[in-house]
Amino acid sequence: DIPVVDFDPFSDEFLTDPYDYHRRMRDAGPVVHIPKYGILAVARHAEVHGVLNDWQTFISSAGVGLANFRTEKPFRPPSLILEADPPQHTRSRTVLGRILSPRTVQQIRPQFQAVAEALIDRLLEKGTIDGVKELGEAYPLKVFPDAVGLTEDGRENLLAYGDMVFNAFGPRNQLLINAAKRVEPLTDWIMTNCQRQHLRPGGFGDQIYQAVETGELTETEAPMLVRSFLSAGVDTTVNGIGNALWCLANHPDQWDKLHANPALARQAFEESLRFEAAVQTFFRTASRDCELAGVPIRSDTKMLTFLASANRDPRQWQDPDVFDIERRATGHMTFGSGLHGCVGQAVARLEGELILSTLARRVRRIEPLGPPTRRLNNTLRALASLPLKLHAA
Ligand code: HEM
Ligand SMILES: O=C(O)c1ccc(C2CC2)cc1
Repeated sequence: DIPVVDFDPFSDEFLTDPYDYHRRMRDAGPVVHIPKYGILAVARHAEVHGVLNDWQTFISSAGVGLANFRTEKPFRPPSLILEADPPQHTRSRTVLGRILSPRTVQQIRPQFQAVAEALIDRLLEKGTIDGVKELGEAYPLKVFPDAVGLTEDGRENLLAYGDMVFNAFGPRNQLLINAAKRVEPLTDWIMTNCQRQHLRPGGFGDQIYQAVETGELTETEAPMLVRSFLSAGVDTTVNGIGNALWCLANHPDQWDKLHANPALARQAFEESLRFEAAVQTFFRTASRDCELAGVPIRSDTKMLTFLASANRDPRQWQDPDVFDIERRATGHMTFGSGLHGCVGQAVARLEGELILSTLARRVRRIEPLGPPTRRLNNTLRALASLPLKLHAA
């Protein structure tokens, strides 16, 4: 029967350093049982890809966290895109996909570039910085809410809100309890800022309301989809950029390659997404009795997909534990895959590319100034601080 790997994938110990546990699961079999939560898990690239691409068998509408929406009250009203299946998902995805299109990305590139250059020039003056607070957080908190059309004041609330959203995909452990307490006073601020009158005309948020005028969305669906942008669009890129800085500071030979050829920035960001995935896991729920890799699965079983483990599966990658910015890293699972694959990935890649290419041109060396501190989260791989010294080129 199904191999058992008995550990807690939401413990501080696992979240601090998951990689040996990933290896244990991959070696145990294509599908493993984690008794602590009564769930099944997939940690190899083939099965993670397989589960995420079979959206009829492994559905999202019962929740993409541990909680099964069929048997317990969701933490907040379910997302109309992430926690939805077709046909509801299709309408939401069509609208958000059009707003976050490659054409939109070309339009926002000059503004995102200008902010990256101004920010990095300021940080170079300082020399010694916290790569998380002053770069990883500061940049997405400026460019993305601007693009959505949010007012300036209160934006830091998006960090605490995202931290709660990603903790809520896990069990009600201490991480989630603390995050929920911190976010309580902010929930009104979030929902208020999803209303059309608080969104700049023409911004991403307002464009969602324009879809109400065309009849693609209802009045009540629009603020919920703005909430999706605010939930997914900041904490993810904050840690995508933070983890990329950490990878490059820890691999000076890779930094030297990037500094010598800033055009490698896009590839370097992609490799850091693979190597140190900002989003580590997601759940699905079996919609019927089925089978995966010859393993029988009962309907209503929660399936945990270890995206970060698939990214380091030697069955898929050559030297997976080597950070190599010249590798073709596409095919990683950090943006998910299939029907729910990240609808914001073009914006995420733009932010990562612009930060890394601007740094590559202006900075000769990124010197780690002491150990980073980690911010544990049930789903995100995140640093709380990253002391760095930027040496000007
Ligand atoms: C490095 C940055 C990012 C990472 C690692 C990331 C990761 C992911 C992943 C893994 C999924 C799939 C979830 C699932 O399969 O259940 C996803 C979906 C999604 N992402 Fe991203 N994301 C990032 C940035 C963004 C940005 C900037 C936005 C902008 C709004 C965004 C919006 C969304 C939305 C709305 C979904 C749901 C799509 C659907 O269910 O069809 N993400 N993202
Ligand atoms: O629709 C949402 O609220 C939503 C929340 C979190 C995400 C994660 C995967 C990036 C995506 C969507």
